[in-house]
Amino acid sequence: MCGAYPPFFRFTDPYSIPTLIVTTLRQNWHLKSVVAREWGKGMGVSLNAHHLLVAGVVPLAIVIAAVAIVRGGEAGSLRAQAFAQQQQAAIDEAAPLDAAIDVHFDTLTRLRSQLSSLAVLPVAARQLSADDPTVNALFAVSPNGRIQVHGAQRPTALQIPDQELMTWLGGSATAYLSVPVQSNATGTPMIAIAVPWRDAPQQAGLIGLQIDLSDEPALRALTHPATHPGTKRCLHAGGQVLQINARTDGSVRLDPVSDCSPPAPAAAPWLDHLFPVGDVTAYVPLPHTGWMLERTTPAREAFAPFRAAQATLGIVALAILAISLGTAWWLFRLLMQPLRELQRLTALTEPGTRPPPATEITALTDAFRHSLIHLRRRVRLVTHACDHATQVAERATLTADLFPDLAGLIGPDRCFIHVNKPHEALFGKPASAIIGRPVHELWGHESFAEMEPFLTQALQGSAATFTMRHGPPRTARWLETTYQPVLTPETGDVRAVHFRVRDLTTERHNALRLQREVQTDALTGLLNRRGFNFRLERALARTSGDGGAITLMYVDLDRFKEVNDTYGHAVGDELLRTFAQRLTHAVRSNDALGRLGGDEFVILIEGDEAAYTDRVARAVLACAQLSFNLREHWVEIGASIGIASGRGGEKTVHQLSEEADAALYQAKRDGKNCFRRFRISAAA
Ligand SMILES: Nc1nc2c(ncn2[C@@H]2O[C@H](COP(=O)(O)OP(=O)(O)OP(=O)(O)O)[C@@H](O)[C@H]2O)c(=O)[nH]1
Repeated sequence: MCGAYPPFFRFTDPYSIPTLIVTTLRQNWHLKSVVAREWGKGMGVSLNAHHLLVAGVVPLAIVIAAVAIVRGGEAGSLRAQAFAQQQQAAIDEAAPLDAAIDVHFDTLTRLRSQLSSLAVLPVAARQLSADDPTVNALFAVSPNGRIQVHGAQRPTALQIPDQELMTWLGGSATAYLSVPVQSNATGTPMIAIAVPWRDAPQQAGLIGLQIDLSDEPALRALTHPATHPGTKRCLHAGGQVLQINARTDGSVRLDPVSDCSPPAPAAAPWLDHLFPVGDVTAYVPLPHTGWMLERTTPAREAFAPFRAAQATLGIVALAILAISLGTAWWLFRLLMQPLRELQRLTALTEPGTRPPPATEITALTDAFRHSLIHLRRRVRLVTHACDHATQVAERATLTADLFPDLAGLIGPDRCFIHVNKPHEALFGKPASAIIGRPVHELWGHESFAEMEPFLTQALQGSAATFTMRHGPPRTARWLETTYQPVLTPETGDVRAVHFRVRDLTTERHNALRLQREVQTDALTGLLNRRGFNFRLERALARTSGDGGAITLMYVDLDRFKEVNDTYGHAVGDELLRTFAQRLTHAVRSNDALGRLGGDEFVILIEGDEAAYTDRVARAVLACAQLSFNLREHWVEIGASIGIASGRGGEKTVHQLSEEADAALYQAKRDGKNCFRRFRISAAA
């Protein structure tokens, strides 16, 4: 912690909050959004970067508006309005005085045209004084400088300096006006006005009026105003400055002053626009006299009419100040929110450690920065793991899809979790239509009943494999299904069952075909020795349980060698094939027929009905005795038959074969073309 200031205000600290915020906001707009969102979350509102922008712009706009109002107030400021008002008041005051002087000039001009000689001057003076009490005296100035003054009421000696007189005389002006002067005798303010006058071509002079300003109504109005008693008025005339003062007796006096000049213009204080304190001075020229009235009104009086406006401006200023302060406080709260959030997040990301208090901002930001680094590292690891898992999943899906067998996952609820492409192909449904559906819905109740025990076994944790036929008989398919439970490593519970279904139909058909080929005699299409023995073994095994009877019949053609020798092997083969065909018509469909080799045939009959076996033996003999038409040769042969019977479990294949062979031998010995049954005595 620093000594003088809290670290929050140390902008030079790269980890201080202002530096972090400013840097972050500058560098990345996205981060601004994140910051805004986090702030908003902390405050329970939805914020974005634009709100931040508004939060920054609104106070700025308020300040700009305030400045504009103040500057606008300056443009039409109270002072300007007060000055205009005072200026108008000064004009209203000065205009009557100027007009009165002008009227006197008119009077004098008229008198000049009527005045025939100076001799009538006293009469004219009395007349004028009677008509106008302000006319104190009528005077005439001769070219030689002699002044005649004829006053009516209070004649006052008019002192006109010689130099000034000579100036008057030498000039060519049409009218003359003195500065206001004060009578030495009465102390009253006076002025003299004069116009050139001639009573003869050689004689020229002036006639003028001495006007008592103390009786001038306009001047009285100036010095006894009804309003603004504190207002000072100065009359500037011919370079002199005279202050017009009203005396207690009602008379007017002109006093030379030294402080009645306009003050040097000074820069108005800033607050003067809202709360003006300076006096207001107006200057008004009098056009007929050339004088100028300076009118200074104290601020208190000048701005009295604008008090209401001042109050309004003050309220507006206070309101702006309050809004600005409120906005500043809100912004401050907004800026401090991340600190609280930092503290909370630090506590979350560093479990077990106590976060520094929010006041220790540098420590807090450091802790948060470290937390963020850890978090970022973890996020990277998790992201990497996610990517890896996604790749593995994609590879697994691809592998499963390329796998020729049906594969997938079934959940504990016996619904599909996943199926591969071959699965989709077999059922003609997309994975999306299969996943989530129960197994029995896809396989049908009949097949499901067959597979259900194995599925239950797998769901209980044991793998199971079984083969079943699926589909109608003509198009049935043989499917080998393996259920493999998928366990949860931590608990060992079965979370799913992986299934794999192999289509064994082709394989099975091939095996059957191979089996048929291996067990079939290529020449006749009957069973060969291997096939027949296999069939005989199965029959013996079958009857060993129930004690059923089996009859074995050996058939050997007579004189077959002669056929070979006479017509050749091909004809012999044809005879063998023809005889085999005839045999198939001589036995039942469930009796087995075979050729053991050469001209030896064999018949297996399940059961030992003598009548039936005799009938078969005779039918076989007939088949052999019937002439064979072989390649346009009629061939006659015969057959000898040996018969042996036994019950299941009594005899072996070998025993039965030997007995049948013995019986056959007996038939041969008895002259051929007959059949004999095996008898033990005979064998012995
Ligand atoms: N055409 C043909 N002849 C065969 C075949 N296998 C064996 N033979 C012949 O069949 C004959 C069988 O001989 P035997 O049974 O002793 O002769 P047989 O004339 O029938 O004698 P008996 O049985 O005493 O009447 C032999 O000449 C064999 O060469 C075969 O696949 N095709």
